[in-house]
Amino acid sequence: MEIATLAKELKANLKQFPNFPSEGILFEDFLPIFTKPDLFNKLVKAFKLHVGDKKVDYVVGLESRGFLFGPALALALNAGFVPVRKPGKLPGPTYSVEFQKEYGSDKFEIQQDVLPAGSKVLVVDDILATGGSAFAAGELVTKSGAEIVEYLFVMELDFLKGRDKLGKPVFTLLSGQEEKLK
Ligand SMILES: O=P(O)(O)OC[C@H]1O[C@H](OP(=O)(O)OP(=O)(O)O)[C@H](O)[C@@H]1O
Ligand SMILES: Nc1ncnc2[nH]cnc12
Ligand SMILES: [Mg+2]
Repeated sequence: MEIATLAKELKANLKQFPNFPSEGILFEDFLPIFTKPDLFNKLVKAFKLHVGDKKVDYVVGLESRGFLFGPALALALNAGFVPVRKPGKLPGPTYSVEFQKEYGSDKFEIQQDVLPAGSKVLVVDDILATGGSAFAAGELVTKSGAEIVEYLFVMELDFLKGRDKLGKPVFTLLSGQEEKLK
């Protein structure tokens, strides 16, 4: 099956919630995908088709929603999985970075010495909104000495132009919001 066919079926299973978690935000809920193994399989398959034979050593997933499919994709690609976590969760020495996102500010951390220098990394998350989260995760990967091959997202909020921040190839599986909620 082609990526476009898989994407169409996945998109039909998303839910939208206006004004969540705050006024003016149209929240895209992708959790329904995980309630059906058939859809979950299609999600992983579509990303795997996109990655093709690019060399990937690690999938780096962003807490929390990047943890829902990052490890499954890593297994499918025969790559390792490395988490980027919210502050105070990872033991041992970490790199950390503060950032702004669509609805607030936050901090991310990665364990030092977990990504070998020069290793090839995919950064994955559910939504690319302002790009604040993904850019911060990318900084942590770069600080570790690893190399970002590409950023992968399930959906992108086009009107926020997050991809312009990232400076590396960006792939989003599903078309997203063209404009802000009115
Ligand atoms: O592009 P940005 O503006 O940075 O926004 C995108 C991020 O916001 C959401 O995570 P959030 O931190 O809200 O919560 P989560 O723990 O449910 O993933 C989403 O899962 C992305 O990680
Ligand atoms: N509109 C949105 N829907 C779901 N997750 C998000 N993360 C940031 N913006 C979001
Ligand atoms: Mg998130």
